[in-house]
Amino acid sequence: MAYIEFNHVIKEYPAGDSTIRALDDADFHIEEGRLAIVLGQSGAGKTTALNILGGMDTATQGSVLVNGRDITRLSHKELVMYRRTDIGFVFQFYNLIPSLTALENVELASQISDDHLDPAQTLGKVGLGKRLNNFSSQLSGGEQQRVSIARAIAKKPKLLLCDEPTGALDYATGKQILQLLQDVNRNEGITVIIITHNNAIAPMADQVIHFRSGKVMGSTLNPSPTPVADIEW
Ligand SMILES: Nc1ncnc2c1ncn2[C@@H]1O[C@H](COP(=O)(O)OP(=O)(O)OP(=O)(O)O)[C@@H](O)[C@H]1O
Repeated sequence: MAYIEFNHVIKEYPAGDSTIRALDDADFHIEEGRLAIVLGQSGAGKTTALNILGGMDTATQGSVLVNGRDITRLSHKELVMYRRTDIGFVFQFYNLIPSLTALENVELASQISDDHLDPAQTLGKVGLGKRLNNFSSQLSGGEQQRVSIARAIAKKPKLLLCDEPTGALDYATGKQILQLLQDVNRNEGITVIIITHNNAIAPMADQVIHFRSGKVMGSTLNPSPTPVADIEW
């Protein structure tokens, strides 16, 4: 059994008298410890799939197993614990609390999980050891994204879900963030899933999953991923 089993998932949203089918029998599996990239055009269902995997949305039909547990069958309380302890999220816009320092932003998220890393050390890991006391307005976009990655990994998640993590960053900064995510995957052993529109970064992944019109059109394994530093686009 794979670590993640996204089995024939259908997701429909009500839209007036009809429904929008965001996922249409979407099916993919990911082994533990992999870095997977999810590609697909706008509206293909990528974010919907990630939100269901992260326990932020629910499937209309199908099952979603994470480490053998069907998260579509969890109670509300179990889902809250799943989001708190098992999942780290990184979004395109960093969603830091502006009135808190970098350290306080990471501390706040760490506190909701009993078993967490030291917030200051985690900020050191992402290269911000000297910026602990800066507010987000005093940090560049890339630095703010590093804080959001530190916030996500300080909870010691088993799975890190990243939705367009470089969408708001320039080329060089985006590349550094992707390198950091590849390092987190390799060094911490966290399974990482990255949604992107940028097909060129596919070689950095162990697995590439293609979405189209709510379906998974293909899932390919890459036995020798390329370090991000060696990829140009
Ligand atoms: N909460 C919602 N209510 C209604 N429709 C929704 C909702 N969330 C998503 N959809 C619809 O489901 C479809 C898939 O959306 P989704 O955001 O998953 O696509 P995506 O591949 O992530 O696109 P993008 O790359 O633009 O973010 C779209 O048609 C979208 O409008």
